[in-house]
Amino acid sequence: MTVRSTGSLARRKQGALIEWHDVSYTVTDQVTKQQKTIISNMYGLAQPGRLLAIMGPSGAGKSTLLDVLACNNSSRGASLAGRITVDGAPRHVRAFAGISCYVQQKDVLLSSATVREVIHTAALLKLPYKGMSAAAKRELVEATLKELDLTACADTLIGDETIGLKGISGGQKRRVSVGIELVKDPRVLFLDEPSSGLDSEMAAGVMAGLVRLARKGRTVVCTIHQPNSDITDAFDDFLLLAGGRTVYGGLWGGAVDFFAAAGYSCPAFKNPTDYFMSVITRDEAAVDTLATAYAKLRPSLLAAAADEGRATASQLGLAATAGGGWSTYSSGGGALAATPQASQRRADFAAATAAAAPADIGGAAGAAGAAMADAPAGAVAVDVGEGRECDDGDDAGVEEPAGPLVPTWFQVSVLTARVWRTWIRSPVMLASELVQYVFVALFIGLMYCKFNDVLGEGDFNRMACIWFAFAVLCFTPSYTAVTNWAAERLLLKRELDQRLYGINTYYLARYAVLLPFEMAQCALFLCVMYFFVGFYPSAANFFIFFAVLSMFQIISEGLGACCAMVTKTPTSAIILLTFVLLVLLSFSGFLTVKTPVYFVWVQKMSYFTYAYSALLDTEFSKVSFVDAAGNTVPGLEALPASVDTGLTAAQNIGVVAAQVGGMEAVKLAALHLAYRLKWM
Ligand SMILES: Nc1ncnc2c1ncn2[C@@H]1O[C@H](COP(=O)(O)OP(=O)(O)OP(=O)(O)O)[C@@H](O)[C@H]1O
Repeated sequence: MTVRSTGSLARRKQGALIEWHDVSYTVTDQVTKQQKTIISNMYGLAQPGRLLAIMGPSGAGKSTLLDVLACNNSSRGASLAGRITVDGAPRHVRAFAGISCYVQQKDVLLSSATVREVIHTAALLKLPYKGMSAAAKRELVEATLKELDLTACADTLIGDETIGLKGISGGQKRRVSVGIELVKDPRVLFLDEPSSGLDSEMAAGVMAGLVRLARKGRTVVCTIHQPNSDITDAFDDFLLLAGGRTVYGGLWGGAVDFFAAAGYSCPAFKNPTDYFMSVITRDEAAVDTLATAYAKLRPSLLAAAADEGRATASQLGLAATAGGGWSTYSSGGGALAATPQASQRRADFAAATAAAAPADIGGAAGAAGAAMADAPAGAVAVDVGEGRECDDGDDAGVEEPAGPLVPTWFQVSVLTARVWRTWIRSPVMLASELVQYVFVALFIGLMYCKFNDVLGEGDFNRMACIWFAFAVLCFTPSYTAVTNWAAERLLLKRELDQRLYGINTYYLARYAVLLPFEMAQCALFLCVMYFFVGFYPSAANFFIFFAVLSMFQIISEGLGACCAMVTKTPTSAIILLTFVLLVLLSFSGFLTVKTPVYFVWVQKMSYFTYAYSALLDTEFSKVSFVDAAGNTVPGLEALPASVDTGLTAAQNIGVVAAQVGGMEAVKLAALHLAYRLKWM
C-alpha cells in the first residue's frame, strides 16, 4: 500500500469510464409475485472529469439505474441483464466497490458529533491502518473539509432539529455525507438526489461542489429531481428516463435540440428540465415518440458525449490512463482534437435535427456512432438476490483492495470512542437518566425510611423496597436501549452495508461503553437508596446488591434492545417491552402468593425471580424481626414461600450471571438476524 500524501485531494484524480450496454433490471414483485422490468435496454456512459445527471419523473427508474451502476442492488430474486464495463473491462464488483462510493439520498449522520469528528471517524474506518500515519489522516480530513467548503463549520455539531439539537444546515449535512465518502478518495461518486430537500441556494451550492469534484478528474453520477437552472448549469452529460426507458442520453447541451427535433420545442425563457418533465409526464405518446427517436439517435448522441469526454479527459490530463474505454465510440478526429470536433458535431447535429420532422429523426443518426448502436450486449444475466454480487468479470482495469484495511481492535477502539462521545454528548438523555436514578432513589428512601424490625412491617417494607428498585432498574435501561436503537439503526446499517466493520465489532464497542455506564448508574442509585432506607450495613451486602442490580440492569438493557430489533418502530418496541416487563414483574414472587400453574414457566425463566430471591436472601439472612408476642424471628423465616427459588443466595446470583451471558448471546444473535433479514 502506498503512502498517500495529504495533498491527494488537491491532486488530479483519475476517474473511471463506466459504460453500460443493453442493461435491463427485473425484480419479482413481492405482492403479485410477477416479474417486473424496472429498467429496460439502457445504454450510456459516465466519464472521468464529468458530471452525469440522471433525471426523470417519480418511478422512472433513476434510483434503480444508479443502484445498478453503483452495484448497490440487493433485492431478492432480482436479475440484471446486459453489460457494464469500467475503463473498457468488465466490471468486477469487489474491485469496483474499492474505487467507487455511493452517497444515499438521506443524510444518515451522528447528530451528536461535530462535522470534523464525523469525517475523521470515516477516515479512521476507511483508510488503511498501516502505511498511512494518523497525522496524514488528519490532514486528509482537513483537505476534505476544505474541498467541500466545510472548514467554517468543522467544529459545529451535526445536530437534529427533531430532538431540539441545533446544528449545521441541510446543505452542509449533504456535503458532510459526501465528505464521509470522499475521504476514501474514490474515483467514482454516485449520489442519489444530492439536492433533494434543500432550498435552491443550498442545492446550487451542493451541485457546484460536485462539479469541483468532477473537475478534479473524478467521475460523478447523480440522480436529480426537477432541478432549477442554477443546478442544470452543473450538468455535463444528461440522461432522462421515463417508465424505465431512456428518453434522452448524451450531452446536456444537446437535449433541447433533441426534444425540438422530436417535435417538442422548449419555449424561450423556460427552464428546459421543467419543459422536459412536463412533456414526459403529460402523455404516454410523448414518451413513446421520444424513446423511439432516442433509440435511433443514440449512436450519434453517445458518440458526441464520448468526444466531449475524451476532450475533458485530455484537458484534465487523464486520457493517458483512462483510455481503456470509449473504443466502441467513433471519435471524429482523435482524442486530443475532440473538443472542436465534438462541438462541430453538436452544431451539425442541431442543424440536422432542427430540420428533421419527428418521423425523420432516424435519418439524422449519422454513421459516427453505428459501432456503439450495434455493440453486442453480451446479455449477462446475473441473479442479484443475495449480497451485492450483481455483475461479474475479472478485475482488469480496477485496483483490487488487498484484505481488511483496518484491524478489528482498531475498529473497536474507534467505535468505542464514538459511542462514548455520543452518550456524553446527549445531555438530555444523560441528565434525565441520572436525575431519574437519583430522584427515584430519594423517593424510595423517603418512602421506606427507616426500616424497622417489627414483623409484618419491617419484612414487608424490605421486600417492597427491593421489588420497587427492580421495577425502576428494569424500565429505565430497557427504554433507553429502544431510544438508542432508533437513533443508531440507520447509521449502523449504512456502515455495515459499506463493510466498515462487522456486527461483532459494533457489539463489542457498545458493550465496552454500556458496561461501565450501567454500573456507574447503579452505584449512584444504590449509594443514595441503600443507606437511606437502612438495609443491613455491611460492605459485603452492599457489594452483593451492587453486583446483582448491575447484572439485572444489563439484562434489562438487552431485553429492550431485543424488543427494538424485532419490531419496526420504537412505539411497537415500547408496547412489546412494557408488556414483557410487566409480566416478568408480576411473577417475581412479590405480587402473587402462589403462581398459577400456567405461568410457572415464566417464573422459572425470569431473571427477576432469581435476582429478587438473591437480594432477599442476602438481606434477610442478616436481620431478624420481633413478632407481636415479643419473640425474635430470624429474617429468613419471615420470607414467604413465593420468593423461594429453592436455591441459595450464591446459586441465585450464579443463575443471574448465566442469564447475563444468555441475554448477551440472544442480543448478538438478534443483531445478526435484524441485519440479515433487513429489519434495520
Ligand atoms: N424491488 C422492487 N420490487 C418492486 N418494484 C420495485 C422494486 N424496486 C423498484 N420498484 C419500482 O420500480 C419503479 C422505479 O423505482 P425507482 O426507485 O428506481 O424510481 P425513481 O425514478 O428513483 O423514483 P423516485 O424519484 O420516486 O425515487 C418504481 O415504480 C418502484 O416502485
